[in-house]
Amino acid sequence: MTASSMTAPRGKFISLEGGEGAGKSTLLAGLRERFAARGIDLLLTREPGGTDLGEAVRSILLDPARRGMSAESELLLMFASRAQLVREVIEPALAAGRWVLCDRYVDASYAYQGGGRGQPRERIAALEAWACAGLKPDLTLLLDLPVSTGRARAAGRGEADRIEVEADAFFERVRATYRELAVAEPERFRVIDASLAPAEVLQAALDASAHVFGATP
Ligand SMILES: Nc1ncnc2c1ncn2[C@@H]1O[C@H](COP(=O)(O)OP(=O)(O)O)[C@@H](O)[C@H]1O
Ligand SMILES: Cc1cn([C@H]2C[C@H](O)[C@@H](COP(=O)(O)OP(=O)(O)O)O2)c(=O)[nH]c1=O
Repeated sequence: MTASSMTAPRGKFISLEGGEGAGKSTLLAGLRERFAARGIDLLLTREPGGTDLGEAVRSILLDPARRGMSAESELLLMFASRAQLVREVIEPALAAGRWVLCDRYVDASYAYQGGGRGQPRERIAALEAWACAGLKPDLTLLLDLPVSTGRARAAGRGEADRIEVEADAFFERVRATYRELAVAEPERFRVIDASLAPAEVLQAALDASAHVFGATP
């Protein structure tokens, strides 16, 4: 361990959540620029994915040809990717004092595999306790948007992946579950109206991080 890593204060962990086409990638790019301008050493990553193993798992999870994947297999694969990401990328970065901004994290499993697929919440909580080793985001930004608006925004992106082909009712359950999670943990979550213009969404995210971390990047 170097002298600087021994003395660096632990970094902050921010996750971005929301339905399809909510504007996570757009917000991520805006935050990256603003954090860099403030000299914050930020690591960007995503789920499923973010490691060699995780990206391989992601391609299996999103492959539209794998229509026969069971809800149980899907849940376990999401957590296989996450267990690797936490250990290989997120924890070491935070320990070295870097900030981590992750495009989705464990809340997505409660929303999609829990709300969307009907997997029991206790089962997901048990996997979280095991795979995430107690790692929770310091701040979770939830981009909330009506399902129809998100789908219209995402429509131009080419072939839908294995999850995007689900019916509107699936994404309504995902949205409702995200909102329940936010109500249950108001200290960690900030809900942002994702129907606002991109600049307003970015400002809301910056205000949220200032509120939580005590500084506006
Ligand atoms: N606040 C916004 N208002 C209108 N359109 C947006 C907004 N944010 C993103 N978009 C557009 O919607 C589409 C999906 O946005 P993207 O950031 O890729 O979403 P996600 O990563 O959540 O799927 C893109 O074409 C993007 O330009
Ligand atoms: C992390 C995670 C993602 N997902 C899903 C959500 C997305 O449909 C897909 C890939 O995430 P993402 O790349 O964020 O997709 P998009 O940009 O289309 O919103 O994986 C889950 O179902 N469970 C999870 O735990």
